[in-house]
Amino acid sequence: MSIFSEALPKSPLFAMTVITETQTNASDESSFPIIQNIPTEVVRELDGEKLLDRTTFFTEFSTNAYLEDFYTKVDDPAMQMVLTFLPNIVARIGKVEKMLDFGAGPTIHVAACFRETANEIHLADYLPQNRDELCQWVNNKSKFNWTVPLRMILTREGQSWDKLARVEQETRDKIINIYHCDVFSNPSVDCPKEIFGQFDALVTIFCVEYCCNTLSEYYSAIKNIASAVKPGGYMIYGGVFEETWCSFGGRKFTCLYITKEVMLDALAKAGFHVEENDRGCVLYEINGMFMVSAKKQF
Ligand SMILES: C[S@@+](CC[C@H](N)C(=O)[O-])C[C@H]1O[C@@H](n2cnc3c(N)ncnc32)[C@H](O)[C@@H]1O
Repeated sequence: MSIFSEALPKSPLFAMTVITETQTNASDESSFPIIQNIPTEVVRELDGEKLLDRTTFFTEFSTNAYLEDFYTKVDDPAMQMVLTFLPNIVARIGKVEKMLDFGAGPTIHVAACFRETANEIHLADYLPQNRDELCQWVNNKSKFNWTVPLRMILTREGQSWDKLARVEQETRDKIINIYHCDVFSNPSVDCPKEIFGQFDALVTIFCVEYCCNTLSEYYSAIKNIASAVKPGGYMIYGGVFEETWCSFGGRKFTCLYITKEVMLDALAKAGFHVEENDRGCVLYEINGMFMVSAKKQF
């Protein structure tokens, strides 16, 4: 089971060696950068099999299958990358007032990473079945067992696994609310007006490329997400470069093909830069997977 297609190399975690820190530059507003011979729209078929796209999310996105496939054993390299790098990025950013996990799905590992550094944790997802699962978890009624991912986080933090139960409770205590969000709307999050645009840190992982059908939609989605962040705040964005599909629960979904240049350009056009001398800014890239932390200009 993988968020990747078979085309990408699947290296084990210990093979992670490439770490890059980059300065972005905004390019010409009127065009996308360096797009030749790459798909600018989602690929809709794979070996004659129709890929599922966003129009089928409501019925085809199985919350339980997603959690089972990716967060039970956490053997997918993409999820391993997130759990490896996110605690580090959170430590680099330091204390924040409000953080938002945009497109959280049914997951709480991002929230758990921020439990000690954020005063307020806000969660948002597009699908009602995912928001229901988040509510269940907050109310201590979820059946899903988060032990493996949470142990990975504790390990990255250099803390004992004995703290597991405390991690869950501390995370719950910080969660303020769970909202509907949509990358195609502005405001993109149905939170109270006074807090939209006021998030100090926004995390969005494996979300945008799975919702967008074209690069034009991608650029506008990044802007819509970005507008939730306050000036001087951070956007922490994880995804996969140069990928055209992903699978889980026995189903294959479309994934918009993006390059590093496109991703950094979209961030720059939304006012975000990976600033060289800012400790909270970083770009990790490994085997086509990336996590970037970029700062919104004042
Ligand atoms: C692959 S899951 C990622 C979940 C989680 N962030 C993770 O890393 O496991 C993609 C998420 O995008 C959400 N999504 C789908 N369409 C969306 C839209 N138009 N706007 C925002 N999120 C959307 C889905 O509900 C789903 O939870």
